[in-house]
Amino acid sequence: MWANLPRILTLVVRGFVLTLAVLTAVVVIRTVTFPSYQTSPPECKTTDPDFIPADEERLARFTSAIQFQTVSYERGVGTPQELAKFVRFIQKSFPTVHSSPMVRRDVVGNYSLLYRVEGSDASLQPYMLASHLDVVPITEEANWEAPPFSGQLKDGYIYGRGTIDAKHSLMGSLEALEFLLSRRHQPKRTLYLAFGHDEETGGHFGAKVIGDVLTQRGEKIAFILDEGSPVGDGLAPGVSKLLALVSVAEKGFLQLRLEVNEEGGHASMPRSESAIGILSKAISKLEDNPHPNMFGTGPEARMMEYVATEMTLPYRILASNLWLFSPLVAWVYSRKPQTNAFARTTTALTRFNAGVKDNVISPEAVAVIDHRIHPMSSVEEVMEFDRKVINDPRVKLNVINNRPPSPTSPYGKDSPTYMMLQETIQQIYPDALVTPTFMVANTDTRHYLNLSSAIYRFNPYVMTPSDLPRFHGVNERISVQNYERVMNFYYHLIVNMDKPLELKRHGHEDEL
Ligand SMILES: CCCCCCCC/C=C\CCCCCCCC(=O)N[C@@H](Cc1ccc(O)cc1)C(=O)O
Ligand SMILES: [Zn+2]
Ligand SMILES: [Zn+2]
Repeated sequence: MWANLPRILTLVVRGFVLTLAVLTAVVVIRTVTFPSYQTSPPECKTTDPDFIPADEERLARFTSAIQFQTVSYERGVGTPQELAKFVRFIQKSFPTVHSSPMVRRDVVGNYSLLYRVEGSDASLQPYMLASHLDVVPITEEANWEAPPFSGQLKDGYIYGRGTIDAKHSLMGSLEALEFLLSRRHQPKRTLYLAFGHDEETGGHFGAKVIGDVLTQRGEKIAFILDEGSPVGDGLAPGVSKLLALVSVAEKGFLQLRLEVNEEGGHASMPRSESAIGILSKAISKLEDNPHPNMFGTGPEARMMEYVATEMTLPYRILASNLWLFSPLVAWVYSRKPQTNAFARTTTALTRFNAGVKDNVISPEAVAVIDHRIHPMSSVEEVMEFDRKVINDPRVKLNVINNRPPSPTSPYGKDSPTYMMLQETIQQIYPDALVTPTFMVANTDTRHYLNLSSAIYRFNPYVMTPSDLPRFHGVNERISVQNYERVMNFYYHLIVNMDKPLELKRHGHEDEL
C-alpha cells in the first residue's frame, strides 16, 4: 500500500489537472463561440424632419403636468380634485387627439382615461400603451433642489414628482399621438392608451376597471407596453454599454401583517418576554435568513446570456458559462440591493408599531412585511419559508395582499412584438444592447393579464445607479434629452406598429 502511494498521488494529481484542463477548454470555447443575441440597429431616424423636438411649448406642457398634485396616499385615498383638474388639462393640451373622429375617449372609474384610436385595418389586433396619472407623496421636501411640484427646469433637468414615474410616458405618448394625428396619420392598427389613476396604491379603482371594460368588450390585445425598467447606464455589472432592460415578467408580492398579542401591564413588573420582544425576534430572524438565492432559474439568466458577448472581462467568461459559474454570479448579484432583487424573493420590513405609553407594557405589536416574489417561486412557498424561519406560534401571520409572479411574455427572435420593441429602442438608442429581464416592482399590468400574452414593461429613458433613489424619493427628475427620447420612442413605436409584425428570419408574415 505505502509503496503504491506515490503512484496513487500522481494519478490523483493527473486526474485533477486533466479535469481542470478540460473545464478550462470548455469555458474558453464557450466564451469565444457564445452566440450574440443582439441585432444591428436599424437606420437611426432621429434626424427625420418628423422628429419631435423638446421645444418650449412641449416642455411647458410637461412642466404643467408635473404641477398637478395627483398624489395617491393609501388604497382608495387619493386626490380627486387634482385628478379632475389634470384630466381637464390633458383634454385642453392635446386638441387634435381630443377632437379627432378616429379617437374615442372614455373616462373610467371616475378619473382613469382610456383612449381608442381607430386603425384603418380592422383585421389587425389592437395594441395598448399604458401609464398612470397619479404619483407617490413627497418625502423630505426640504432636501429637494427644486420644489417637488414645480416642474422647474434646472441645468437641463425637469424636477418634480412624476417626471420619471410616470407622467413622462403619459405626456410623451400623447405628444407622439398629437404629432401624428395633426399630420393626418391614421394608424393601420387600432391603438389604446390606458392611464390609470391609482397605480401607486395598487390600481384597484383605475387599471382594474380599465381591464374589466376591455374584457367586457371582448377585446384581445396584440401587445401591451407599460412603465417599467429603464435603459441602464452602469446598472448591470460588467456591462459598459447602455443596456435597455425590457421586462417580460414581473415579480409577485406578498404583504404580511405580523401580530403578537401578549399580556400587557405595569412596566415595573415585566415578564421575561413581551409582545414587542417576541415580534422583534421574529422580524430579525426574517432579516437574518433571506429567501434562497434563485439566480439562474428565471428570466434573469437570459438577461446575462443576451449581453454575454458584449461584457467586459471577467464577466464575459462568467455570463457565457452560467452552467459552471451560476453560483458565483448569484453571489455577485446578492451584494447590492438593486441586483439582489433579481436573485431572490426579497423581504422588506415596512411598518412596525407597538406601545402607547412609556410605562405601559404593550399587549400588542404589529409589523408589515413586503415580499417581492421571484418569478420561479410562489406565494405559498414564501409563506411556508417565513413560518419555518419564525418558528414561533405566538407570531400570527395575516395576509394583507398577494399576487403570484406574472407569466413570462414571449421574447427573442421568435417573438415579432419583442423584436419590434427591440428595433424601436435601437432607433432611439442605436448603441444600446437590448435584453429581456423582469420587473422587481409591480405595475398596473397585473390588471391586464387576461387581455394579452405579450406584456412588456419598459421606460425609454437612461438611468444611472445614482438615479435609482430618485424613484419615489427625493429630487425626482428627468433630463430634457431623456424626455425628448421618450416622445420620439412612442412616435417610432406607433409608426412601427403599422408595419406587419413578422418573423423576419423566416421571411414570412406572421400577423398576430
Ligand atoms: C442587473 C440589472 C440591474 C438593473 C437595475 C434595475 C433598476 C430598476 C429601475 C427602476 C425600477 C423602476 C420601477 C418603476 C415602476 C415602479 C412601480 C411601483 O412602484 N409600483 C408599486 C405598485 C404597488 C404594489 C403593491 C401595492 O400595495 C401598491 C402599489 C410597487 O410597489 O411595486
Ligand atoms: Zn409608476
Ligand atoms: Zn411609482
